[in-house]
Amino acid sequence: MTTDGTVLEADAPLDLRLSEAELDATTEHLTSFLRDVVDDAGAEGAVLGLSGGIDSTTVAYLAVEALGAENVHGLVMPSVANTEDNMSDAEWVAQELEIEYDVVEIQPIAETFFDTFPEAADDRTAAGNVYVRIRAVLNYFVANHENKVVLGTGNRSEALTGYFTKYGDQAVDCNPIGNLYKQQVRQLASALGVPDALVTKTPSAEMWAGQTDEEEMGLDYDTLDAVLALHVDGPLSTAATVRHLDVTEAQVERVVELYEKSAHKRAMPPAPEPLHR
Ligand SMILES: Nc1ncnc2c1ncn2[C@@H]1O[C@H](COP(=O)(O)OP(=O)(O)OC[C@H]2O[C@@H]([n+]3cccc(C(=O)O)c3)[C@H](O)[C@@H]2O)[C@@H](O)[C@H]1O
Ligand SMILES: Nc1ncnc2c1ncn2[C@@H]1O[C@H](COP(=O)(O)OP(=O)(O)OP(=O)(O)O)[C@@H](O)[C@H]1O
Ligand SMILES: [Mg+2]
Repeated sequence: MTTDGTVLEADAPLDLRLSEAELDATTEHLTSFLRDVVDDAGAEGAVLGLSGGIDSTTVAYLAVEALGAENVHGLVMPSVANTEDNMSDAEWVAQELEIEYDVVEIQPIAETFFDTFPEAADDRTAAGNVYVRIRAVLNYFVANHENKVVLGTGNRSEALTGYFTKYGDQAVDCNPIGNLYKQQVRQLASALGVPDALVTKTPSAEMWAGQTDEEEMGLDYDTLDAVLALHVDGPLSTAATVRHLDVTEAQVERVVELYEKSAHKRAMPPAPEPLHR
């Protein structure tokens, strides 16, 4: 099956691209979703972290379309791992959309954590996750105070591979682009009018200097998305996926490994069955 439910012909090329009509329908669907989330929460708008990356930029554009600029609050939260270019792009997005935004330097906050466990501060993943979780705390600080919801920016490619920080960037109230593969987010961004320079930027969590998603995962997003769509979300076996796409068995196995190892991130924390009711 393909993402629209039709059966994939054995030799048909996989095309995750959305048509113009599908992009229009997607925008309508996601903005309506955002309005429902805010209304159902009895909230007065939404807050989100702005990184200058394509996921948060796309969600910011959608949120403004759905809720109005006056009801969206952006937080730009630099650490030493962020490039100036990304932080100035994040500010550009807020200014372009005419939303309220604050720049909150999180390095001093992170340093208090690092001082507590200096040995962990040298572990780049552990330390990087501290930045990510500090941003979650700040998002909720503002959301609580302003009666807003926190918007997630995770996409389907990240969700299925567990490429996010547990209770960090995943600690949100909703995920408007959570069912779009990364390449579809880029397409939607273009349709919403996001400048090409932001759409084509190399994706990075910026948990440490020089980090890139594709290098860390060991796969480029187009390959990852295709394997996810055909094999993890779709019906094709490993062998059929290898035949269908220009990928190796090892690449398919890598995607499956990321998916299986991250199952705990997509589930509620388990508790033992009750012994006595
Ligand atoms: N089987 C299991 N059952 C229950 N819990 C399990 C578990 N295995 C690990 N855990 C728990 O999960 C923790 C590890 O998960 P976590 O804390 O998330 O840490 P971890 O997955 O090691 O690191 C986060 C990953 O997401 C990437 N990331 C993060 C943030 C943003 C972005 C981005 O694209 O912008 C990417 C980051 O580059 C890194 O690769 C363990 O310390 C343990 O507490
Ligand atoms: N320095 C930052 N300031 C504010 N929010 C941030 C910052 N870094 C990350 N975030 C938040 O964490 C989210 C997850 O980061 P992620 O890198 O996956 O998305 P992105 O930067 O929007 O897009 P890309 O994956 O293409 O880099 C961001 O979308 C944003 O909401
Ligand atoms: Mg990023």
